[in-house]
Amino acid sequence: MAIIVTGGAGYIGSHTCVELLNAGYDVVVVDNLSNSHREAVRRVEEITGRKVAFHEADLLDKPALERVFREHKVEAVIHFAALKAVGESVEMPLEYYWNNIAGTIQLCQTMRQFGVKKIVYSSSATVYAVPDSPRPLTEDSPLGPINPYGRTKWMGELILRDLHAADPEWGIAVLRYFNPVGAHPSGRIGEDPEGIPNNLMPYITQVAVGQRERLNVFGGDYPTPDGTGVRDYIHVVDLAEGHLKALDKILTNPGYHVYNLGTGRGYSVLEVVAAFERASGRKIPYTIVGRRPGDTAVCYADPSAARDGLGWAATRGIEEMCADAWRWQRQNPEGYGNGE
Ligand SMILES: NC(=O)c1ccc[n+]([C@@H]2O[C@H](COP(=O)([O-])OP(=O)(O)OC[C@H]3O[C@@H](n4cnc5c(N)ncnc54)[C@H](O)[C@@H]3O)[C@@H](O)[C@H]2O)c1
Ligand SMILES: CC(=O)N[C@H]1[C@@H](OP(=O)(O)OP(=O)(O)OC[C@H]2O[C@@H](n3ccc(=O)[nH]c3=O)[C@H](O)[C@@H]2O)O[C@H](CO)[C@H](O)[C@@H]1O
Repeated sequence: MAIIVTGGAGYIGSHTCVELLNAGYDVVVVDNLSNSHREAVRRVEEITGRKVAFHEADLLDKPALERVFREHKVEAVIHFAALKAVGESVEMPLEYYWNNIAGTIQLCQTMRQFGVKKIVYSSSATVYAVPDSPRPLTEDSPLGPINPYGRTKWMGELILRDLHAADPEWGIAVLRYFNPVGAHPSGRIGEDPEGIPNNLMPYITQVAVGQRERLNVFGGDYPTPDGTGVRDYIHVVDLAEGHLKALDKILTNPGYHVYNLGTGRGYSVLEVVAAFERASGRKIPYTIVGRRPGDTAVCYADPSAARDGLGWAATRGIEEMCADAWRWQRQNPEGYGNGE
């Protein structure tokens, strides 16, 4: 029996494939490579010494999807495939709704057609409404994403919830990730953003490797201890392990389950810079500039539901996140390169 991983060539997907293969699952990757490289899947095979069945296919291509389900005996799906750039989603809402929502619907229709009713879905802390005061977000905190990308993630959750209500045989785990960072400790796979990174950690690693001059810190006047934004960074390997626990859960307990995946501990931008400097031995020059529109002061998880419901907790700290992000960047200054 195999697990289909949509978006398995991407950042979080590739790390999850490693953990799945190491745990003995057969893995089938479906990815259109719109934001990733075939090379990532080759490196997953290299790290694990196991083969991945790779299908370059778009979730919007129904016949292609059916071929994949026909070819493999599929037990469950882990659904990462989505477009994820907040700014781009504001510019191109139709493309985002189409890709992320129509892609999810078509995937679920095909799953139902082939009698596969187990899915782990990538959601995000971005689905939560901004709290009035800093407090850990629980799964019951009010929702209210403020950009089209976030709304696609939320709508995906609603579709899956309704699907489960209509047919309780479905086993669904919605995972709301906080801020995934870091890389596999081998340094062979990691995050490879297109162009100028939007997110903090890849920007820092590119400064460290000399590709960018200095970091702009967005806002130094937040109501936080050092005035910079606080986030719940989580090591991508911890996150990948969370997917295996979620898979165990839905394979044994059908139902609709929602879990935050975070550490429960927030770090400010300047704390991340300091941790990265310690881990890399490189200085990260920075300038404090104005706030980025749409940013909040503080965002961190209450991860107790995942601990109680999945038996999962993040174990890797900020130093390890920085050390692993740095190893990946240092060994692959151009990411996966300009190849496939
Ligand atoms: N990285 C984060 O910070 C973060 C945080 C919260 C949630 N998420 C969610 O986690 C998931 C994975 O994120 P990631 O950081 O690994 O992103 P990523 O861009 O590295 O991976 C997504 C993969 O999906 C593929 N893809 C996109 N649309 C597709 C389609 N229609 N058909 C087939 N393949 C398609 C892309 O080529 C890419 O390989 C996404 O759903 C994202 O919304 C990510
Ligand atoms: C508005 C926005 O894009 N939100 C997305 C971003 O959230 P986040 O804003 O939580 O993540 P991020 O990595 O973009 O920023 C983390 C922190 O670093 C700060 N920062 C970031 C980059 C930089 O060059 N300088 C700097 O100071 C930023 O203001 C924030 O306080 O990423 C998340 C996943 O990881 C989700 O996808 C969010 O939807």
